[in-house]
Amino acid sequence: MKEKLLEINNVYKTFKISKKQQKILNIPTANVVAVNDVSVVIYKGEVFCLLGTNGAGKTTMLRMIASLIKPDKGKINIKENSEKDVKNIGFLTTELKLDGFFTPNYLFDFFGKLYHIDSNELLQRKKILFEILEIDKFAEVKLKNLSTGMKQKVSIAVSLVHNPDIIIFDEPTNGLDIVTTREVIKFIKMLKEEGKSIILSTHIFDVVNKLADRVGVMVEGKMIYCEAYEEFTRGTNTEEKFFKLYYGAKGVNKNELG
Ligand SMILES: Nc1ncnc2c1ncn2[C@@H]1O[C@H](COP(=O)(O)OP(=O)(O)OP(=O)(O)O)[C@@H](O)[C@H]1O
Repeated sequence: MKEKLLEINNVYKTFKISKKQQKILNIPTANVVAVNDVSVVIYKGEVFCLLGTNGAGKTTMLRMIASLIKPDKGKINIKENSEKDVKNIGFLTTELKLDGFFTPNYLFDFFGKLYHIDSNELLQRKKILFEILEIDKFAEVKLKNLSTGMKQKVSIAVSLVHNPDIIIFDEPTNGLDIVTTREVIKFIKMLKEEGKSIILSTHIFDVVNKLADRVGVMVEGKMIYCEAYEEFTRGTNTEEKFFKLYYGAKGVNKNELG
């Protein structure tokens, strides 16, 4: 029997936008519905992949799970000791813009101190993460002089400074080359083997194929599908199944697509 980690019940999130933004986006209302009545259960120790196109609502969903923003309606229950909740979550987001002036070494220590991690433990943690992610050779190089892949790996290390059990990765392989993508995927697999629970968003089919235990598909704020990876790909493959679900939800006839 799988143990529940998170229970998300009928969650909604709407953003208000300015008249100017409304004009730019060419939408008739000042309210953007980012997440629309999503209910889902996420289990301990699994890699849950949120798959969807730009603007589907993935980041908003992840930010609500990480308690960074509140849903307008609905509930997100974490089945953990509530005092530990926030500290127990590691969140990697493209919005985490690490200052280019600082070195990986400095940033890791800075975030470690924010979490009140004991200095010996912090040193140990840094040694392990920097070694696995191969940051160690670049530990004293300013971020602005590092490659995109290395910056992403530093962001990953920083998001895991406090050794959280629940790890949320928003588009972890976005903009990375094939080698770094492979390394990051391998690293996420290792975290899973350590027993961590991982929730990640992506629009890259290969990431789903390599990592997903379960797949949730989001289209226009709705979670239109949520099943085990084996079920998702039964008799088909990730790409085909995604487009079938996507165009089905959009009400587009496949024959119209050419
Ligand atoms: N702070 C905000 N203010 C206004 N609108 C927002 C805000 N955050 C998100 N949105 C809108 O909500 C919708 C969902 O956005 P979200 O970033 O959650 O999607 P996403 O699936 O993560 O897409 P992407 O892959 O592009 O990041 C989009 O229409 C987006 O423009």
